Amino acid sequence: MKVTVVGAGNVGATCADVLAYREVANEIVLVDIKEGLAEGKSLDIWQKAPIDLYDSRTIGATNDYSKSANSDVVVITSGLPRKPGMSRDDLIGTNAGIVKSVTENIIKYSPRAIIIVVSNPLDVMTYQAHLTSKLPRTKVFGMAGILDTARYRAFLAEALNVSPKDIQAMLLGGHGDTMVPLPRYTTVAGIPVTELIDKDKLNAILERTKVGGGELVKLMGTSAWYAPGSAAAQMVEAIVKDQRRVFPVCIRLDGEYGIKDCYLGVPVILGKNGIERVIELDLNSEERALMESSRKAVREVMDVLENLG
Ligand SMILES: NC(=O)c1ccc[n+]([C@@H]2O[C@H](COP(=O)([O-])OP(=O)(O)OC[C@H]3O[C@@H](n4cnc5c(N)ncnc54)[C@H](O)[C@@H]3O)[C@@H](O)[C@H]2O)c1
Ligand SMILES: O=C(O)C[C@H](O)C(=O)O
Repeated sequence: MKVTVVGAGNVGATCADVLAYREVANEIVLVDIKEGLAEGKSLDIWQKAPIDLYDSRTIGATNDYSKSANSDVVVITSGLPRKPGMSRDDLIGTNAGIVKSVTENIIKYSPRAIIIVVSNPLDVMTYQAHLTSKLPRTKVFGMAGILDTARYRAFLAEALNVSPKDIQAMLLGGHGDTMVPLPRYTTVAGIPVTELIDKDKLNAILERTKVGGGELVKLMGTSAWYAPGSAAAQMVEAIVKDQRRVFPVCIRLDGEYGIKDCYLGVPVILGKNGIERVIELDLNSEERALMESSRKAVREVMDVLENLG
């Protein structure tokens, strides 16, 4: 199996490192526009192999997509991260052009690859990758839901003083402040979370989750990478190993949840063909209203992209 990660910055290099360490693919190619960066980081990851005991081969390339030829899965992390005071949507002007040119190169050399988009604004950059690649929605989709639910699960684990391994959760909607956490579908080893935590504490955790990315941007001056890189690698693993994992993933909705032509996070089954199935939950009226606000927010930015031409 061959996996390419475009963008050898914080998220891309972390993703490649996790893929190598977990031996998800035997060949992992890192591509970046910055001279020497991808070569250097892939060499560094390869030199860690004798210490951490893996044999996935990592290869770097400066803007040379021939090295990525015939990849099974490609992860796009290239693009600017936000700085304090910015929203993810503020990145659209620069990142749309980057994601477009990167997707053209990917498709040229790996026409059958499954593409996972990470660059922000996530939902709309996934749309951009679809517009450029013309791949069906089952083959081009975005990573955000695993990260957002991981934040929610981590906050809950801390509040309840239990292992994060035992927290299961689902979250819908766009990767922005209008994301839709679902306490109704949150359990601690099968126990409904609402039986273990009071309403006010749970609400505070939900609000913190919605702005979880911004919390890290404020702390670090740039956005997060360990959890995002691992989350993208987990999606690659589900595809490469045909695990049929159930994850929230950003996909174009074609009528599910009563929504059409909009990229939003929903639960899907991820396997060797990419998205094997979209799972439709029976939302209550409050959840449906939150989903509608999320749809509106993402649709506005999709319109901005369409007007960029
Ligand atoms: N979806 C999510 O949940 C999520 C999470 C974290 C970060 N992100 C997004 O991922 C992106 C990357 O974040 P980061 O922290 O790794 O940033 P970074 O600045 O560390 O890395 C980005 C890399 O992209 C490269 N690049 C720029 N233009 C390129 C091009 N045309 N071709 C190839 N490479 C190019 C840069 O040289 C840089 O090395 C940002 O847009 C960020 O907002 C998304
Ligand atoms: O917050 C950001 O800008 C990056 C990413 O979308 C995140 O949620 O960490």
